[in-house]
Order: sequence, then structure tokens, then C-alpha cells
Amino acid sequence: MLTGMKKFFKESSKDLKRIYKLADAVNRLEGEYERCSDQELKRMKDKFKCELDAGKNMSEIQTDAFAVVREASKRVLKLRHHDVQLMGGFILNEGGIAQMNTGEGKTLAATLPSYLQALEGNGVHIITANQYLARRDKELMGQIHEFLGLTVGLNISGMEAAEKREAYVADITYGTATEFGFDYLRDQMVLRRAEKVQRGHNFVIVDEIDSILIDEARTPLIIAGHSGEGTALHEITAQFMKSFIKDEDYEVSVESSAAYFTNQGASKIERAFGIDNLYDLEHRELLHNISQALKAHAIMKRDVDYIIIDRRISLIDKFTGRVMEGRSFSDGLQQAIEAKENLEISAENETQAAITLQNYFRLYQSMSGMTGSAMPSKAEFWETYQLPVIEIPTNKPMIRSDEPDLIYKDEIGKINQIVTAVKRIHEEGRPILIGTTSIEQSEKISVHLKRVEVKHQILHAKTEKDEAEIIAKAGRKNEVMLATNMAGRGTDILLDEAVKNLGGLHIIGTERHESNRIDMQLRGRAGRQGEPGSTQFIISLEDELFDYYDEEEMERYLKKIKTDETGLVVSPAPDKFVRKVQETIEQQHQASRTHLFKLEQALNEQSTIIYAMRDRILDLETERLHTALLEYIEKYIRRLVVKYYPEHTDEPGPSALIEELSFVFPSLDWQVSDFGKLDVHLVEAKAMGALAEMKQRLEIFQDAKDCGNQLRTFILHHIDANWRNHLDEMNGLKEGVGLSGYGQQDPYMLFEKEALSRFNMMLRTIEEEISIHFLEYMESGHEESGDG
Ligand SMILES: Nc1ncnc2c1ncn2[C@@H]1O[C@H](COP(=O)(O)OP(=O)(O)OP(=O)(O)O)[C@@H](O)[C@H]1O
Repeated sequence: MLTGMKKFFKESSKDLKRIYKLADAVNRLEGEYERCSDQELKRMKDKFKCELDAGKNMSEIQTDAFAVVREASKRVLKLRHHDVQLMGGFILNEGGIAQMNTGEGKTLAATLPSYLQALEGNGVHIITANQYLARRDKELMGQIHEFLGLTVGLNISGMEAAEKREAYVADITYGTATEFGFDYLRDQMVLRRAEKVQRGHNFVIVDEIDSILIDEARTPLIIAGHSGEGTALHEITAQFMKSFIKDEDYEVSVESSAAYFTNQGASKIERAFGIDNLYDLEHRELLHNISQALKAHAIMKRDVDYIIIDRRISLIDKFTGRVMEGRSFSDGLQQAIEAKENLEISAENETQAAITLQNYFRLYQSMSGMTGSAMPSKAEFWETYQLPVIEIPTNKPMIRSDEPDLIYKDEIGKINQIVTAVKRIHEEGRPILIGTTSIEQSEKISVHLKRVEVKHQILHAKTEKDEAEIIAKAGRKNEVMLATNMAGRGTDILLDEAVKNLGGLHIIGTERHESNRIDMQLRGRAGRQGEPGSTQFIISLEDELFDYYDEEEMERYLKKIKTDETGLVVSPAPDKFVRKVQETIEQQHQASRTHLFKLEQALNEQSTIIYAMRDRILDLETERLHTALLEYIEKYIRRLVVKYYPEHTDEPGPSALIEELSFVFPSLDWQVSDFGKLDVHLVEAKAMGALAEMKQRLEIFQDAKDCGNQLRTFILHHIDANWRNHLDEMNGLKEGVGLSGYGQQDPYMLFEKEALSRFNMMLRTIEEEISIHFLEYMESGHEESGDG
């Protein structure tokens, strides 16, 4: 039904009419539910559930359910859902993306479909942009659901497994995408079913969905284990890089965030390490290590890409300005940065499980989302995820004034203008939010504001613990807040009444972001709920954004520009130029997302197979586990027989077969002379006879205490170890696939083919290892465990 509905959604305007009518129907029910007592409202849950059990479908009860939630909200939070919020709620309920302007109250809109969907009892997940919002929304919106008799859970990082399980059992669970994704990955590594924390993937509402499916699309979640590589080399190469000079020893391509050694640089390394050719295969490890050291030295910036807290590196998400919980740089880069910063070097990691956020959300029966900035990516949402975007009108007309950008030739002109603008608006008493793209930049502007004695608060990843307090003050008279993108998506700055009369919050953007959507989010902190406000970007052509743009085109433009005496670019059409740069960069990003998405698909399917295989082992009872084990061994034996007695040859390979079989059945005394004369069926029969003996031994083994679980661990251990190896191999394979094709062939098809063949090989290796090690394991007193 959902697919049909989504097709229907494509015809957006027709849809809007239909949704209007539904909202109207809810309005007509208002009087009826107003007359209900609190208890009666609460009991509606049971009534709806009965109706669903009796065969009604959700669309038959949706208007009543929405009316009930609205009534509860009026009583509990004193907030009455606007009609546009009801409309957003219907879109979400049907698995679409509701484009609702910033500040329209998406959080409250989500309470409607989450109640309705939770009635089925399979759990609803609400994904917020960060943990601060998850907690805020759970505590606030949760009151409505609890009032209506539902349970509400909060899932945040650092919780014990038992607490997480409790959060997931709730009817509605709030949390961030990464936390849900990591829980899923951890669930794929448990050795007992009861250790899992999630209970399935039913219905999810993703707030700020463009942030998750677009901005974060290129960052996978990775659970890494230690592989225990040495650290000394990192220290040596980091030290060595300090003497390297840009454009002499290495070159930087900002566009692709990469740095390369020049010939001179490579020779320097070769001399220092006493080798002939750095690029020889035998120096692969050194080359890899020193390339990462170069990246750490030349590309990765402290207080931009990462911060150091308690002598440890934490990654900063440039789209949200927040620390990326639980993530570290992969492939030795983390260690290279630690060495550069003279920190203790952590053990190098090997991928144990990985998933991209998009693929995680594709696990759900139904996904829906909301955001104030979906429209620019409407086509991508449809093409990649088959998610329709429906634009919901605002409740009140938007009166915010978005002033044209001021574009300066250089940074000095820009900062002067920012300071002038802040002083002028500050004198009027209006609160100001200055949005920056990094901690480094915030600190720079802070110095200038201090010089002119403008008091200000600073919000960024290092001051995160004070976030709620800083935000609470930010809408008051005379307040100036300097913030990274942390004050972006979801941040709700409440204005004092006096401030509304002065003209509301003024926002200054100090850099255009790589994506216009992020600019929209920053502007969206002002003019919420029809309130007054204004915004303006004050930028310079020296901003980082322009580093990503084609160098020659940039130079050509710079030659043509005319500026006034303050350095403000007046022609030719600076705003048009900036828009073009931003669009070009967005297109590049989209191409690379599509590339990654295609590569991920093969691996995603394989993960599904492996995880299903694990789940089967987790769920089997001891006796069935034996059968499963014998099946593995039987398959392996049959494959061996076919291998050495291929169908159409007369020349069997008995001695090699016996050798391989003797790994599985070491006590068997088979002579080559017995085999040479036998035909293939007899060989197979004999091997199966040995298997039957093994079955008997298993039965004895079965009597031993807890043997079922030990056996489970044994099998899972072999599955997991091979899967980890495979993931590692696939990472290498992915790197080798360029955006362009090889000759006439489609690179993705080649990749898929290779990925499939390696996967099948891995499945065979799992059977082989289990077959070969099983007897050994039984004889060693079955003590082998899953950690290794
Ligand atoms: N029906 C309503 N009546 C009155 N106030 C409301 C209503 N709905 C939401 N609000 C208020 O509007 C403000 C904005 O709400 P919220 O932060 O949920 O917006 P949002 O759409 O999520 O914004 P963003 O896109 O920035 O995340 C909040 O202060 C909220 O309390």
C-alpha cells in the first residue's frame, strides 16, 4: 500500500488538498474529544487497539487518533497542534517527508503519527539531530504520550545494555541516528540472543532527515576492534612530517581533501628510510603510514576537524558542529593525528561491523522524515530512497527579512563589517546570533568582539555541556551569541516579549556552507512561528568554500571584480557567483554520494545474509544446533568430493582428498589404495559414515553442561572472524573503484561481481573452518571462546 501511496505523493498539489481535508476532519472532532475526561482520553488507546485487532486499518482511525493527541497536548503542554502540524503528521504517517519550515514545530507534529503507529505495539523510533534534542523532546513530548498511556524511552550513548533494552521496549523511543545505528551493529556481534538490545525496525520518524540521508551519507558507522599494530612508526613519521614544506615536498588538493608527495618529498623519505623506491610493493606499509602522517599534518586541522578533550581526539561533524560520539578516523589516520599532537597512540583498529546510516534506516518497515530544508534535494530523495517530499505551508506568514549577502574581497574587510554590524544592531538591543563554521573561526571573531567590548557567549563542541543554558539566554535583550553549526538544526531560541518589539533575533552568517540547506538551517533560527527577525551572510572570497572550487575559474573571477573602499565586491554579480560555486560543490557531493551508495549496496546485501545466518544460530536450540553444525560439515565434505572427483574426469585425486578429509576426521585410517578403485558415490558414502560417527560423539558431547551455548559460540566465532576479514578486503576493493569506468565496462558491475565471488568464497571458508576445527574443539574440552 505504501508504494502506491508514495506514487500518489508525487502529485504533490493533489496531495496537499487531500491532506487539508484530513486536517479538517480532525478539526471537526475537536469538540467531541474536548468533552472527554482525562481518563476517557487515556482509554482511547485500548479502544483503538481493539479496532485494529478487529481488522480496521490505520487510515480508518487516523483522524480520531490525531484528535486525541491534539486534545492531550492542549491539556498537558498547553499547545494546540496547528492545522499545518496535523498535515505534517499525516504525511509522516504515510511514510513521506514533510517539508515544514524551520520553527514551525515539527517536534509537536511528530507526536501525532508516533501515537498512531505505536498502537500496533511494534515500537516507533523518533530520531533527533542530536542527544540534547532527544532528551528535550523525550521529556517534553513524552508527557503527551505518557498521558495517553503509552511508554516512552530515551536511548543515548553510554547507557548500559539493560537500560537500552528498556528504552527499546517502550512504545516510542527517542534518540540519535548514530546511537540507533551503533546499537544495531553491536546487536550483530552478540553471542546470545538475550544480549541484543533492539527489538526490530518498525516505524521511524527521522527529524532533520536531509542531515541524515544527505549530509551524513558519506560517513559510515564503524565498530572497530583492535588489531594491535605497532605505534613507533606513527611517531617517527609524524616527527618527520614536521620538516615537510607545502608546495615543495607535498601538494594539497583541497577539493578532494588529499595531499600528495612531490618527487622531492618522496626522495626525502627514501633517503631517510634508506630505501630505493617508496612506491615499491614491499614498502606498502611505510607508504600507507607516511601518507596518513602527511594527511594529519597537511589537511586535518585542530579545532576544525577535531578537538582534543582529556588528551584524546574527538571528531567534529562539520555539518552540526558537534562531537561525533563513538567515531574515530579510520585506516591509521586517528593514530597519525595522535602522533602529530603528541598524544598516547591508540591501538589500530580493524573493522568488525559497519553500516551507513542510509542502509540502517532502510531496515525499517516504514521510514518517514521531516525537515525545513528538504526541497533543494527533493529529486535525490525520490531517486535514491523513493521518499516523496511534500511542502507544508507555514502556519503564519513568514515575516523574517533575509538581507542580501555582503561579499568582501578578503577576510579583513569581512571581519570589519561583521564587527560593525554587530555593534550597530547590539546598540538597538536586539539579540544577535553569529554563525561560524568552526571553533577556530569562532575564536578569531571572539577576539575582535572583545576588542570593541561587545560581551558575547560562545557555543561550540567544547562548551557543549552549557548548551541548554546558553540557548536559554540567547533570545534575551542585548545578548550576542557566537556559535558553530551547533546552533543550527533544531535549536529553538525563545524570544523575550521586548525583543519581539525590537525586531526579533538577527543572524549573521560568517561563511556560506557547502550546502545551501545548512545556510537555510542557520537562517531558520530567526523568524520562527511567524515572529520577526532578520538574517544576513557577511562573507569573503577568501573563505574555505572557494578552495573547493575550480582554481582557474576562481582566478578568472577575481581578475574581473570591482570593490568599494571597504573591500566590498560590487561587481560582477557577486551573489550569482557565490550561488554558482555552492551549486557546483553540491553537485560534486551528490556525485560522490551516488558513487558510495552504489558501492554500499553489494555490501549491504551481504551483511543482511550474514546477520540472518548469525540470527539463525542465535535462535537454534541445542539439538538443532547440532544439526546445523553437521550440515556445515556435510556440505564441506560433499564439496571436497566433487573437487577431487570432478564429474567428467577419469582421474580422481584420492591422496589429496584423503589428506583433506583427514583434517576433518583425523582418526580415520584410510589408505590411498582403498580409494583409487572406488567410485565417487562410495567415497561419499564412506565420508558420510564418518560423519554419522561424529554425530554420535556429538550426542555424548550434548550431555556436557552448557554445551549448546559453547557450540553456538564456536560457530559464531568462525562466522565473525571471516566476516571481519571480508569487510577488510572489501574496504580495499572499494578504494580501487574510481568514478570513471575501466574501458568499456561498468565499474560498479565489475565491483559487484568481484564482491559476490569473494563473499561466496568466504561462506565456503566458514564451512571449511568449522569442519576442520570442530573435532579439535571437542577434544580440547570445548573451551574455545568467541574472543579471538
Ligand atoms: N502548536 C503550537 N502552538 C504554539 N507554539 C508552538 C506550537 N508548535 C510548536 N510551537 C513552538 O514553536 C517553537 C518551534 O518548535 P520546534 O523547535 O519544534 O520547531 P522545528 O520545526 O523543529 O524547528 P527546526 O526546523 O529549527 O528544528 C517551539 O518553541 C515550540 O514550543
